[in-house]
Amino acid sequence: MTPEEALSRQVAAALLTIGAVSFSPDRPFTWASGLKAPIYCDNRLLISYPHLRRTITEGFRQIIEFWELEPDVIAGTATAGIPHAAWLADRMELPMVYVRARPKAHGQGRQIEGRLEPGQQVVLIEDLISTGGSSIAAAEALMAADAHVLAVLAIFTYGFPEAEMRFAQAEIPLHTLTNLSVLLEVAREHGLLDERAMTVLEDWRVDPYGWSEAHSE
Ligand SMILES: O=P(O)(O)OC[C@H]1O[C@H](OP(=O)(O)OP(=O)(O)O)[C@H](O)[C@@H]1O
Ligand SMILES: O=C(O)c1cc(=O)[nH]c(=O)[nH]1
Repeated sequence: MTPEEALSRQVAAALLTIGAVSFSPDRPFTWASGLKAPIYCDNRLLISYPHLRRTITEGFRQIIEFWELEPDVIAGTATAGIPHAAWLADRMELPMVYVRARPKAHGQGRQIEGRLEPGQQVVLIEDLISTGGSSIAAAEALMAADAHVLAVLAIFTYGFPEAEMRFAQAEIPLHTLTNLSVLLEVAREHGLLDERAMTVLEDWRVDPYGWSEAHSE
C-alpha cells in the first residue's frame, strides 16, 4: 500500500472534522481558475492544528521515501503550499524555495524566492489541486530556472480528468494525500454532509464546468 492510500481516509476525516470543507450550492464559491463550485476545501486551516500539520509533513515525507524521490530542494507554491513546504524541508533538513504565482512587481522581480541552483532536483508542495493550473505554472517556473521537478505533492485533489491530463502532459508525477472520492465516502459514512449536499456534490462532480456555467451570473 502506498502512503497516499494509507493516509487518505485519515486526512479526509481531519479536513471534515476541523470544518475545512464548506458547502454552498446557492451562493457558489469562485475558485482560482474562475470556476464556480458548490464546495470549497480550505486546507489553510490545517496550519492551526500542530498534530494535523505533523501528519501532513510526515505523509509527504513518506511519499518521498516510498517513491524514491531524492530532492535537493523542497519548493512550496505561494501561498498555501508554503507552510507545508517549510515544515517538510525542516523535517528533511533540506533547503527550501517558494514560487510566486507571478514575478514580484517590485524589488528584484523574482518569481522564485530562496536559492535554487541550475540542475537541482525539486519536489514541489501544493495544498490543493483543482484544475492543476497553479501547480503546473509553478513547476514551469522552476523548470525555466533549469530545475528538475521530480513530482508535485498535494494535500487534496478533486481528481478532475483535466488536472490529471495536465500533469501527464507535463510528465510530472502527482501524489496527493487525499481526494474528493475519499472525502465523500468518509462524509457519507459519518453523516458529516447532509443528503442535499451529497446529491448536489455527486451531480456537480460529473460536470464541474457545465455546473459552473449554469451557476455564473
Ligand atoms: O488547481 P488550481 O485550479 O490552480 O487551483 C488550486 C489553487 O488555488 C488555490 O490557491 P489560491 O490561488 O486561492 O491562492 P492561495 O494559495 O494564496 O490561497 C490553492 O491553494 C491552489 O494553489
Ligand atoms: O480552486 C480553488 O481555488 C480552490 C478550491 C478549493 O476547494 N479550495 C481552495 O483553497 N482553492
